[in-house]
Amino acid sequence: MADTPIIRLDGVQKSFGAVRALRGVDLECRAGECLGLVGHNGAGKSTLMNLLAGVFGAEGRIAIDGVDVSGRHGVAEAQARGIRCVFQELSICPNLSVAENARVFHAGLSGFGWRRRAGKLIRDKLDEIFPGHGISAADIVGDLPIARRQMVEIARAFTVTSAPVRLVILDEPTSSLDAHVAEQLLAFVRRFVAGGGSVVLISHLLGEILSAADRVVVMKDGQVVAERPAAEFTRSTLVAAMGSVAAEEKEGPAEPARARSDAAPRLRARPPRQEDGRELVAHRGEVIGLAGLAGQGQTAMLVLIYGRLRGAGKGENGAFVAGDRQQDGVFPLWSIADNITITSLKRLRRGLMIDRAGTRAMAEGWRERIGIRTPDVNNPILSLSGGNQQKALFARALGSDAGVVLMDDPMRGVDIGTKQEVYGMIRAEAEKGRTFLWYTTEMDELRHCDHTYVFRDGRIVADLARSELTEEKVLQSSFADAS
Ligand SMILES: Nc1ncnc2c1ncn2[C@@H]1O[C@H](COP(=O)(O)OP(=O)(O)OP(=O)(O)O)[C@@H](O)[C@H]1O
Repeated sequence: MADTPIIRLDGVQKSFGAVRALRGVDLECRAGECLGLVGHNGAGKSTLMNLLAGVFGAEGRIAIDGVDVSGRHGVAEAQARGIRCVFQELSICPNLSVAENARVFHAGLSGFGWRRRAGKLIRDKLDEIFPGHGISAADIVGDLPIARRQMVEIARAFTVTSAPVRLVILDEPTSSLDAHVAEQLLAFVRRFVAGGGSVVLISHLLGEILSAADRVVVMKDGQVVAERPAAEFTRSTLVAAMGSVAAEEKEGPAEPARARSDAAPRLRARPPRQEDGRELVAHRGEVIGLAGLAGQGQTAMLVLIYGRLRGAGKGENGAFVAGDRQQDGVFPLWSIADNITITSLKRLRRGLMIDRAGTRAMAEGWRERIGIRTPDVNNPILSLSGGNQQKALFARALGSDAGVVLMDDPMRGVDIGTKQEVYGMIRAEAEKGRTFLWYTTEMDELRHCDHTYVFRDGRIVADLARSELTEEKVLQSSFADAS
């Protein structure tokens, strides 16, 4: 039947120990629609997607194409039926090439010339979704910046060999893509859906949901709390449906522009490839933005400065909030509390021992302040949802006594309510004299910066005070060499 949903869930429940991640969810995905899924960090979105993709089972009923598969739905079953998933924590193998990763996905690509065929398969899909992507099939995935890894993973999910592609679940697919590439993806999603495909799109960027989705499902604390056609939501009704505690983002500059201090800068740094005299300058109490398309040398600049601060020994000290939490962020085998307190151990030392009660108290304090959703801070860090892991990384940096905080696209996967709170904390900490260097792929976040440096091709190509900042200026210098 044409109207039968591809997949339908009835009264689905899932618990992890004491945490009830899903408390009776009904959901269906139909052919030819993009279903938007939103909700706070820890609402249960990824758990629900893992269930659709057959990664783990749950109580309740699951039907695919109208056939009840409860209790026997698994990854192989989902794949055979054309259900694919692009997970938040990327799953491509870092030590294999782009083509080899495509082959891993399609076991049927074997025999003579498989590498060439796998390479063509993934290259054609990258060309289709992300024209001008600059990725070669022979590139080793681990050498690619995170944005390109994310593009490979997305393209791979849409490649077709003998197995069909009917429903693709995208869990925060644009989190490390810049606005230009994110737009390419959303345009492709619309084409895919118009051609009869189906997409579930999870995103904390509500503009994306409203522009790409046909229908929106809002989750809160493991339940679906609203479900309507996207056209019936506005940004503010969507925020309200999510039960977000924070007010909606204001338009225009978040703060009035301040004149730059005449005092000696706290730090100066020049990108290695910079040939003109330009350099990044940061004073005490400033929030400095690093902008431009993804992967234009911004992360390298932060790493360089961080290395220099660490190498300097005494005096200035830096804390780093990693955007690529899988690779540089969380200590996966440690508890939430240990992950938060690792950079504050000096303060938590009692003689030769670490004060366990102090460690716990510090972590508990941050759990309250930043809303990390866990029943116990001694639980493993990987028991947290993606956005809550990212909050723990913020707590680690803000809770340290570092004078300079370097942030590498740090809001990846953080929900809208928490973002507002963190913006406020950054401002308050800057007022106390801390300096923030903040690389962001979200144009809106630059409004929180006193000064923005736009990067292109490893160089600073524009330097904009808050009063001069406009989206056009950032875009213009991102694409054309304005130096
Ligand atoms: N493997 C696990 N072990 C223990 N708890 C888990 C596990 N996976 C998820 N949870 C818990 O289940 C709840 C739902 O998590 P889920 O990842 O589905 O949230 P989410 O809506 O995707 O959040 P985010 O927006 O941060 O990605 C959270 O409270 C989380 O801590």
